[in-house]
Amino acid sequence: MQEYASLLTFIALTGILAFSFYAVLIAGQLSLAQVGLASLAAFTSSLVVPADPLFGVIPPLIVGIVFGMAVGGLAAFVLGLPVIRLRGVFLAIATLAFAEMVRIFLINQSWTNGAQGLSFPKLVTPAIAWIALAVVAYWFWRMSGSRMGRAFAAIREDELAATSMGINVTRYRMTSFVIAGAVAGLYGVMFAHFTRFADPNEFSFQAAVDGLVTAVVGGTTMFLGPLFGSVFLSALPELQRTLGIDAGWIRPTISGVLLLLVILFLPGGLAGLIPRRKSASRLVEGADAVAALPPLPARGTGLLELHGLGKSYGGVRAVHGIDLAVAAGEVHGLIGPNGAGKTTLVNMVTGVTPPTAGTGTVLGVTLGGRTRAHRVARAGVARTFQQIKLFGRLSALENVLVGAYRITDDTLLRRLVFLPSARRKERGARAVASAQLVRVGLGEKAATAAGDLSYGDQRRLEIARALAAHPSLLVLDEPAAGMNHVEAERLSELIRSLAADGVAVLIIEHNVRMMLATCDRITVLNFGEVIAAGTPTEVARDPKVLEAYLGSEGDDADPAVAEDLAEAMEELVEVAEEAEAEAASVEAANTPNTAGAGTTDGPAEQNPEETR
Ligand SMILES: Nc1ncnc2c1ncn2[C@@H]1O[C@H](COP(=O)(O)OP(=O)(O)OP(=O)(O)O)[C@@H](O)[C@H]1O
Repeated sequence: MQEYASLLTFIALTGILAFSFYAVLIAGQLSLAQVGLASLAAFTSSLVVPADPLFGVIPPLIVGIVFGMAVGGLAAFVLGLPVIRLRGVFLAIATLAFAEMVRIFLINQSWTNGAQGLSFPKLVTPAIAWIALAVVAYWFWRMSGSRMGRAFAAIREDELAATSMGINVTRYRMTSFVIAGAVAGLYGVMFAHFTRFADPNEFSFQAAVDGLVTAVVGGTTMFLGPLFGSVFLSALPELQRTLGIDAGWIRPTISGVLLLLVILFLPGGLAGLIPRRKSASRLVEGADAVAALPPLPARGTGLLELHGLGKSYGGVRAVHGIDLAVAAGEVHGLIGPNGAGKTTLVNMVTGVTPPTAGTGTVLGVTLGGRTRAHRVARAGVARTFQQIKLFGRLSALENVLVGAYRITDDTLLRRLVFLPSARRKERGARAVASAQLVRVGLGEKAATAAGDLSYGDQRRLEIARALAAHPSLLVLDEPAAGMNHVEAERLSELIRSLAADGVAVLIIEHNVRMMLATCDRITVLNFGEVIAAGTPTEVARDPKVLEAYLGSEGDDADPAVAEDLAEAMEELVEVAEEAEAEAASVEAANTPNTAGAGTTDGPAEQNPEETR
């Protein structure tokens, strides 16, 4: 019986250690510092844990746990300051070095008794260990459905897309580091007070690998993962004993093979075998939540202004001397041959790439300097990407919910105590996301994983995700790529309806016909510079545009190609004239109703946090 009590406690303790790894893995980080943090917490707690209850009421173990978690969290924060920007294997190596440093430091201290180890009072029972594990699992369960949990998942799936939704990636990565440190501290204190004896060598590289394997085998995309991993791997030696196979190499071998199998065939770990609840991705009706969104800037308000903006990469001048202005309710097109600098320009506008020349402001945020993409996004700019950047393992609705990050509040604390307002807020966010998913025609596919959607659907999903941010300026980078004629036409209608709602749209697209029919104004780039700008008709008539697309001065060009292109351009002028005439007649019909639906005459929307 005693043996089983011990096994049960070890399962719980290993589960807690695995949760500490899980806490960083859910944000896409690989940290091996956890055992170092755990031993730091365990040994320092020996200095403060009293023999009797503190003030006569607080049990010594609680004092140790609170202290150990604080030490773990604080040490993780200090470690995070220099390493938080490292990625992948570099972060793993830096954190492993930290764990080794801690081990060597503790071995050389007299108060830890060095390698001989230190005795601890036995304060942890199996029940206490399982209660601690349940509390930790509860935290991660409630976190997974909150805005914070979604932000972690988004960072894990695609950092650039996450930051473009307004998520401060560095801050969240640090938060996950600190949470992981606190959980590691909890593990360290409980481990020492269960085994009654610990020496710094027990918190070695091998222990770090064990914890990591447990977390990864269990699964890193669902909160039950670490528990599964722990039950499975801790029970292995017991199974061995029951079967009478007593060889030390079996457990490491099996866990190694399992790790390999999980990485190759089961990216979600053992927990990934549990079917996901469809209800988590069910559409929610909620016209009131959509109606309660803040008003967009009044039509015609200047949202984007660029003066002489430029970007050089070493000797390569990707973009040079761009002057551009976009107002609320306007669809502004950017066209030009491959390599003209269009994507570089929108990357500067969205804060992804800092300019190297000129000035620019977007929704009150100055481009360059310390401005990052998440600040621009929070001011009201949402975007899609030339190379689709969805959160592949999340459902379509979950993707769009991340898009709604900017307009939703964090619900974690409320969710922890099951406050009804948490449900209400989550429902509101879901309603906004559902409305956008339906708007782009993907209502039926809400529960499908983004990675399983067709190419055209993925493009539409990216647009829905951007729209969920309720943006004042929507930046679309080649949204019609891979779409057929009918789909492109529908997209064009969607863009026009957004503009009618008062959204400004900056769009890059190679489908010139669609651009002429959709845009109010078009800027043409070639070799990083503006070569033409104006209404679709003006641009279509400009010979410089034809030359740019021809790729050479007319004389040198193949006459057949030149003739084809000239013909195409003539056709395009017709398309542009038709589109302009249509727009003029719609405007005339709407004249008494000057402001478009959904617009207001209020001041331009700005996020006070971002304009400080
Ligand atoms: N990170 C980089 N380092 C060096 N050069 C770059 C970088 N990014 C872009 N460039 C260069 O800047 C120029 C403009 O590229 P950009 O991708 O902005 O063009 P584009 O108009 O979007 O092209 P496409 O239509 O093919 O997407 C190209 O010559 C490209 O090689």
